[in-house]
Amino acid sequence: MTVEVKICGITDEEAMEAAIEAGVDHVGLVFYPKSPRAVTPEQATELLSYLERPVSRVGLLVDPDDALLDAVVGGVRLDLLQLHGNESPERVEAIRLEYGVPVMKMIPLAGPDDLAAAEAYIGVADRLLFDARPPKTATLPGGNAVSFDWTLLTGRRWPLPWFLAGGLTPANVAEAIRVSGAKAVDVSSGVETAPGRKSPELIRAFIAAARGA
Ligand SMILES: O=C(O)c1ccccc1N[C@@H]1O[C@H](COP(=O)(O)O)[C@@H](O)[C@H]1O
Repeated sequence: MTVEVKICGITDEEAMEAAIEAGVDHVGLVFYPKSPRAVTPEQATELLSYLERPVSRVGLLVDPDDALLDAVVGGVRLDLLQLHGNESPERVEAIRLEYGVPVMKMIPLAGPDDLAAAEAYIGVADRLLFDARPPKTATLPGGNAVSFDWTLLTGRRWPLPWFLAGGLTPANVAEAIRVSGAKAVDVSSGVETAPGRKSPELIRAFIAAARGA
């Protein structure tokens, strides 16, 4: 089984090229100003110009208003919108219909009860992404290098594709895939040397580890 890999929060050409050469499937650009990985639509377009082969281009937004969506979707050619805030099922459906771009909804997981929340997005989102619930002290809703109990997902079947995210690293991604059954994984902090500074070496190691799982 080949596991899809997404490298999120790319901010420089070197990281983009390392990801492409290592065989990445999805590249993520963060359009959330509070993130150390934030890019503008213009910066994103420049980064995406370094793609030497077709890969899926994912734009990450957090509770975006229409003005931000207009700027991002109008300014950058994207294949998937990752909604990483508290967007309701109604809002997810409205964004999907209005902007005509497939949508992936993040579901924060801390315990079994959180899984029920995911069901409300079946039929309105194209994909789900399971991430750890952010710590109370966190300033970001994701990208916190925090993982959750992967057994929450063990044996669960979903009628739509889903990503596993949260605290993944080259060292733990194979085990995370084995336990959760994930067919797609997403990483940001785990391939960085500091918040927002991607490491080409860690990107290569992560992709190799996920592929070998
Ligand atoms: O990466 C960010 O800066 C970010 C900001 C706001 C929301 C989500 C963000 N990242 C996403 O969070 C998860 C987990 O990241 P990590 O690997 O634990 O750092 C992942 O889906 C990122 O795309």
